[in-house]
Amino acid sequence: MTSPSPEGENYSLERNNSNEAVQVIVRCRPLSEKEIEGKCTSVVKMYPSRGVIEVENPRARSDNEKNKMFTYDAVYDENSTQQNLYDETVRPLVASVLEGYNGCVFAYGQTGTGKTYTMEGKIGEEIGIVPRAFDQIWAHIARKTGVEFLVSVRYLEIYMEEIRDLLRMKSTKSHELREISGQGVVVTNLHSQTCQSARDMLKAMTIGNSNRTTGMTNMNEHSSRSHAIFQIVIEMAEEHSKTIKVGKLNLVDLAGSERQSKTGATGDRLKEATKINKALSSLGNVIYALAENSPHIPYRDSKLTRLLQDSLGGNSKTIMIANIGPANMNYEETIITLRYAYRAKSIKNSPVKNEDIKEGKLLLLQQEIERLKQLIMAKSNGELNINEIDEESSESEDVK
Ligand SMILES: Nc1ncnc2c1ncn2[C@@H]1O[C@H](COP(=O)(O)OP(=O)(O)OP(=O)(O)O)[C@@H](O)[C@H]1O
Repeated sequence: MTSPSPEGENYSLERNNSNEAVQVIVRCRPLSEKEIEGKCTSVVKMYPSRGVIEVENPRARSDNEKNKMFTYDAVYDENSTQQNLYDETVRPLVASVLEGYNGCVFAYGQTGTGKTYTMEGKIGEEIGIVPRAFDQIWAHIARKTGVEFLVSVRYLEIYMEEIRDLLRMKSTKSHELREISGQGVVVTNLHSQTCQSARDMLKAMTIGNSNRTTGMTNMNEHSSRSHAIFQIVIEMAEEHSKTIKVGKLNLVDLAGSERQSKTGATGDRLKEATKINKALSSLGNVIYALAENSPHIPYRDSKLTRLLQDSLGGNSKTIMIANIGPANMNYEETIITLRYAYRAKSIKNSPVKNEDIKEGKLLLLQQEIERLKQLIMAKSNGELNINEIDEESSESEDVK
């Protein structure tokens, strides 16, 4: 590849380590076998030490049109490992969640560029961000003494603008979005699974994934046709303390943006693609409005943007991972993704530690244990019938 032309589109930003800016990283996957067989060439060159990407325009008519350069918080090339990406970018965010912050990692990109690979990965050394976060959380819990933890997970997908509970597919309950003061936008009737280990979380992830809507397109054999959000809630109470800290982590694998002409979508696939693209363009509009400091941010235009409201411009530390492919045939899509991601870079969030939330589930459980202890003591002193304990004690797993 030639060196960048000075007239090329040179986007550049200082590496911004402020807690408040959305951190944007770009990852490029290797050429796929299909692309190699189809004699595609790579038009992407990355300079990880500088966070720079250079993209060569395969249809450039003059030197001026030849290369475009972009700078991000970090870039990961085809040789990057899941471990490096996690340790350098996501590990610090999960550490903040364990201190009581909200965190969000979301993967964006054209279909077939590696969003699911990055978030979920493959069993073994190639496990992705989500299972690595499980390990980090439980390693922290094992080390920490004098603190009680209550960890629960929820897993949902937005398919054709409908919310589905991936952990309770048979449930007939409807899932609405409600804005609750101090909690942001929450989904009603979503099953919340309490977990005791990384293994429990992995089990929930696996069950949810098997329920996720996927399909085959020209671009990807196992294309995710929905936006999936895996939510981890960690409640932490120091011994003898009435206060509680709550960290929430949203791990989001978006459905891929796609062009009908390339994916060959017809029928149901086309209907899905239309909805997917609509939600992604709402996300783009929100990012654009935030980047422009617009007085109106159109969060209400889609369920996806309402659910990501806190993550974009709100109370959260957020990492956006823009996935791209290196092939010349995807040049236009790659540039669209890079511009989208570049805009997200100027979004400012205002994360605050979620402390002193006295209604935390963990605190309620502690109070419940205390109450039951007293009832049992009363019973052993002959003051109470044991049936009264059952009547008074109730705990629902559904989050209202
Ligand atoms: N960094 C990478 N290294 C090796 N293989 C990769 C990498 N990224 C993606 N792949 C492979 O590329 C293919 C497509 O990846 P993946 O399914 O994750 O794409 P996607 O962006 O989630 O697609 P969609 O939007 O259609 O769901 C998979 O076979 C995956 O294993």
